[in-house]
Amino acid sequence: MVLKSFVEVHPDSHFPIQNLPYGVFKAEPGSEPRPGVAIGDYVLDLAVVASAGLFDGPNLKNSDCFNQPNLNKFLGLGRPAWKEARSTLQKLLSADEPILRDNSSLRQRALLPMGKVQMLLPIAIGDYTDFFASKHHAKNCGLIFRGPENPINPNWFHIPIAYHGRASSIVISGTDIIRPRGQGHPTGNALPYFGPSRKLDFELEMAAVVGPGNELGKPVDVNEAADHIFGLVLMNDWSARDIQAWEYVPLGPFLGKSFGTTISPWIVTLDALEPFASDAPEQNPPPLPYLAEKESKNYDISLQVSIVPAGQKDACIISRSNFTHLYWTITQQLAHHTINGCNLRPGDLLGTGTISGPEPDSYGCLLELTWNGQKPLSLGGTTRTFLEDGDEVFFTGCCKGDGYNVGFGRCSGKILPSPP
Ligand SMILES: O=C(O)/C=C/C(=O)CC(=O)CC(=O)O
Ligand SMILES: [Ca+2]
Ligand SMILES: [Mg+2]
Repeated sequence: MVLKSFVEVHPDSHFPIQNLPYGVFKAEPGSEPRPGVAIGDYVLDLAVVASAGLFDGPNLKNSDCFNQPNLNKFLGLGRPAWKEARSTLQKLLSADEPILRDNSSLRQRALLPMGKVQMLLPIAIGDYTDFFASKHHAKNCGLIFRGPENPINPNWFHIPIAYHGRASSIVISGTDIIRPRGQGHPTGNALPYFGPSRKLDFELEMAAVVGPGNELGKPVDVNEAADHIFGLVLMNDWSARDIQAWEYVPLGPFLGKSFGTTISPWIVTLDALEPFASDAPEQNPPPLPYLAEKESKNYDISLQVSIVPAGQKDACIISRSNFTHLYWTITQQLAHHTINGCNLRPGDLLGTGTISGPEPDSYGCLLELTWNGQKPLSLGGTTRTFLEDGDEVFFTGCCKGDGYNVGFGRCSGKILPSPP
């Protein structure tokens, strides 16, 4: 028997009772932001649930973690509190549980139509790191940026490569992205140009939201790393390829990626994703012992990228990929991040890196899909090499269960012109 809620949930919905992802919303423009959980087309207000005394387990009974403008405090409580919240909420929302179902005044206060609320960044993000964990993406970028000699640098097979990103410019889905200006890569002997980026791109990624984190100087064991990951969001690491190609030698991405990064509003927990876990790819050469996991997991999450070209109404799907294409797992990424003693804190964000698959229609960015602009894509009667002003890009992610989905909703952004 599939678990069912008394809240009506369409079979195609991303948010049945099996999911229960966490976000932060404002009920009205002037009201305080507060945490909620998605159920069908509704948001369950967790501050209302808490003040009704319905979180009655040992971890959450006297906690004010849901009377907060973000989820950081709840994330810091760790897996026992997360499990308790999930089982309390699954019971509260289930079809045969009368407490909320049969109390119309409480129901009206607690369940708000999703279409009427404004979603906000669910976490205060102190630090953001972006990994480079798809072998297909690493290879394609190597071929395009560095040539066929050694497309994947040998270190890539031994360490989860990453760069430190910029947390201040992470925005919630639906926020417009202003085309960055900067120095573009010169061709031949020319000088670099300055102006609006001519090679604006998206990157299809997901990101892990860090839970309790670790003390400075005390690394997290790879086999305990899952207890430090609350859940996943969709992420678009917008990238200006002309700025990036010129600036990245020798220190890596800087202004080519720090002008904006978009995340989806709902954090899907690892507990909700567990039924979709699959074995991660075999790693050859085997990783060093500190990265060797007893169990090495990915999740079967179908990912799609669509573009609504400027001035058009209809979306064109331009890529279909899957989270299972990651070579380095999110737990290896987290353990590696802390191995030198670096501390992670609740709400930190670890991007997976662009999730490209092996087939050209599963590549996760335009750099790969158009091979650095050499092969334009046709969409909706027009073509694209890189993004144009007015283009909207959106990602979706979804796991298909038996009679239900566990989905991420959308991660979208529209390109606005550079300032004059
Ligand atoms: O190979 C390079 O020089 C650069 C690669 C990227 O731009 C990708 C990056 O941000 C990491 C990732 O998304 O996988
Ligand atoms: Ca990236
Ligand atoms: Mg970025």
